[in-house]
Amino acid sequence: MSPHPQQPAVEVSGLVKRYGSNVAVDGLDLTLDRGTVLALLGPNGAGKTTTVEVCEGFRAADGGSVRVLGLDPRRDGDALRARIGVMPQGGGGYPGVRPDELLRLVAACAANPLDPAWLLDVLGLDSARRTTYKRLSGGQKQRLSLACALVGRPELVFLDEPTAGMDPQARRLVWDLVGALREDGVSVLLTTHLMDEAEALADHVVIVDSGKVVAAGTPASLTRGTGDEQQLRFKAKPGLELSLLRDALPEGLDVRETLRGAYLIEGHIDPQVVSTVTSWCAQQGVLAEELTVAKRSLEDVFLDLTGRELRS
Ligand SMILES: Nc1ncnc2c1ncn2[C@@H]1O[C@H](COP(=O)(O)OP(=O)(O)OP(=O)(O)O)[C@@H](O)[C@H]1O
Repeated sequence: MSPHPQQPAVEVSGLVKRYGSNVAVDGLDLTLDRGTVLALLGPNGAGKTTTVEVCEGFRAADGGSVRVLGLDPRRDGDALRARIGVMPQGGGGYPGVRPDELLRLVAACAANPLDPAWLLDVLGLDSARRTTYKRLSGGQKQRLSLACALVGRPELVFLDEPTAGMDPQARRLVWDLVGALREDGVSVLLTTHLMDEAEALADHVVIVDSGKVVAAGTPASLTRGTGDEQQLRFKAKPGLELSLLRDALPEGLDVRETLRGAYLIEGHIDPQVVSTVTSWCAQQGVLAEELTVAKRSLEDVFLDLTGRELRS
């Protein structure tokens, strides 16, 4: 039990981190409340891993303040390491080690570890427990890395792209595990490029770009956006002439073909709009397939905020 349960699990204020002249993190603020899950989203190179590594105590900040479980991750690193779990990006095992050896080694450093054999079984690694690290699949390496992060019963876990390279079954397993950690009161800070992962797991989302926070809030508050804005999507043959549809619809709706044969109408979508669209399609002799009406997704919000161009 923490002596200061009211303190956030992680509190970052005005964090600055430079690599030479490159400002990787540029005055970033975030707060992870105890027993909650925070997802850090951002394009490649936005500064997510750097932020997480500063919180873990692996990198020194150039400015700002960072408190993790009420401690300074650089000064109080030894005390902190016993209480946190870290799943770094890209695994981290050495080539000849076997999963059961590595996990038992990590467990031996913890005061009250979970049973390594049980954890390997839960993570579907039982049959691979004697396989050398270099022969594990990418998804198995990821699961082993997660096991190492969890075996010490941490109060707080940092998961850097935890499901990268995993198949859908393994991804579901990790999602269930993160849900179970949260139920147990564990705090989780994760980075991800998967918007559905953030929507499914996170209580709070922080979107960063060029080292700065560009939006933060619950997934629902971020997607609620501009009031009653919704999206009507349908699929039909590519290249429909949309000008007549625009004329038939009320003003203020954005109508476009986003990808070949994928149509999007954004704005205030009411039953009359749906009726107009389906009637127009019927007049054109086309079937509107997969017609859906939904609010904007977190991915739409993300792309609006961070742009659609590729990052280097
Ligand atoms: N060790 C390092 N030395 C020099 N520059 C670095 C180092 N690590 C990261 N950077 C640079 O800092 C910036 C932020 O990188 P960081 O890895 O934190 O971003 P990220 O958001 O985690 O990206 P990704 O989604 O690709 O993992 C990038 O411009 C990157 O090239």
